Amino acid sequence: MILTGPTLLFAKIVQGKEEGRRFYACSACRERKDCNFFQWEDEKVSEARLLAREEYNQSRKPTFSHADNVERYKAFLALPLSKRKFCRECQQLLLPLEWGRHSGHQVLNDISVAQLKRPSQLLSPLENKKTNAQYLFADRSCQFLLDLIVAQGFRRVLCVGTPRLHELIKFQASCKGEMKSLLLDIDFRYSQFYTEEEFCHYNMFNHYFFAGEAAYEICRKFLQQDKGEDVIMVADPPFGGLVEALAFSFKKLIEMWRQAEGPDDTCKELPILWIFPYFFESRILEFFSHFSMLDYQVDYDNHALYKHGKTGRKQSPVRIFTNLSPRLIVLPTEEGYRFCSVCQRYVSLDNQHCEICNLCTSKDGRRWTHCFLCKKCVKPTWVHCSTCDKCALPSHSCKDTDAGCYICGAADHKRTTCPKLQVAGRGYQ
Ligand SMILES: C[S@@+](CC[C@H](N)C(=O)[O-])C[C@H]1O[C@@H](n2cnc3c(N)ncnc32)[C@H](O)[C@@H]1O
Ligand SMILES: [Zn+2]
Ligand SMILES: [Zn+2]
Ligand SMILES: [Zn+2]
Ligand SMILES: [Zn+2]
Ligand SMILES: [Zn+2]
Repeated sequence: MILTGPTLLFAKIVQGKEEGRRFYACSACRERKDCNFFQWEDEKVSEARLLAREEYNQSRKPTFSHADNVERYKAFLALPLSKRKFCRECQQLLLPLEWGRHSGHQVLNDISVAQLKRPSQLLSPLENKKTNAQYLFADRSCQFLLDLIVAQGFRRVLCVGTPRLHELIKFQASCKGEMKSLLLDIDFRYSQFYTEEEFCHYNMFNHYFFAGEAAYEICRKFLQQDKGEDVIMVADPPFGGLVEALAFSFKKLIEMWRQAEGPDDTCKELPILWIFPYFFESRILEFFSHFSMLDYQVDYDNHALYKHGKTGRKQSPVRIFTNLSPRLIVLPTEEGYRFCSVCQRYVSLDNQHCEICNLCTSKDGRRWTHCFLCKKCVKPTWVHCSTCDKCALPSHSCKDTDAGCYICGAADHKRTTCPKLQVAGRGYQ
């Protein structure tokens, strides 16, 4: 057991086939410097190594427990403004007795109640690309999500890796006492701002609750309250995340919710908004075949590339996958969406309805064109190549495996971004 809960069993896939020895690695950390856990599947581990591993784990455990942090928060709130300090280096609220230990550190003073209510702005985003990739919603996208949730009549939101949505709900909707939110996230810093009823330290790659049974029960009760009615789950996982591992955890959360349902309701499913890049569509549909991808482009504050297209920058590739009926989800016309009466859903303005495919076919918001030879719509920059017998970028090298993906053969991505570069099996330690 390591700090992020049980490990996953990985295998290297080369050209669609499993190759070499399988190994256990951390489910949350994709880089060795973040977590040094590595073990071959068939390896015997010495006592000394087990001890060293235990020592390493202890050294990385947070100083305060969640319960400590709840008490500390109360004490912090009781302080006058002039004594409320936050250490930026340690990412920690400071009580007066601790100031000495942080002398020389960069410290923020006069932390207001408003700042405490927006921890995602106080904490610096963890930007380690592969592990945390804490890309925070731009206000416009966050408000869109909340408006959508309110319009659909939900009253409880399970926020999985969406701290900014969680805080917006608490900030806006809860003043009227009409909306509750529970945050599940691996970022333990949030335990400084929320009680155990509001935040569970959770790993969404292996459905692991760090605080054990008690936290599991909090989540179960939250999902099952009012017979599981009026609750929705919103997840925004790091994009380097393994789709299969995420689907496994989301299915566990669905099961947790389903236990509240009577026998007649077995076909009903926990409503979900899963936020993820459009090029993972086929991968997500492998696990949730009834999900639809919405055209809405989710924008982030701290991601230069994933910002709204209308400003001339690159358009965000991030979309919402959902089991709600797309027909009912109104996308804002002022941001460039329209309703397609044939498809019965809102689409990007440039996503033209193709008469031959009988669909609004664009995935990336640009206007796609129909290729009669491929019998489908393709990206506007692609042309049909008679050598390859398919559409591709004009600059592609014909029949050259380097041009496409070495793993699955697809032409639209390289090996490093292949959605199939994934877990081959799952094991627990
Ligand atoms: C792409 S960000 C999404 C943040 C969201 N856009 C927001 O503004 O609220 C990913 C989030 O998932 C969390 N996260 C990363 N790895 C995780 C894991 N293994 N289990 C649970 N949460 C994780 C990060 O701490 C971060 O809050
Ligand atoms: Zn400090
Ligand atoms: Zn259409
Ligand atoms: Zn078409
Ligand atoms: Zn073609
Ligand atoms: Zn070609």
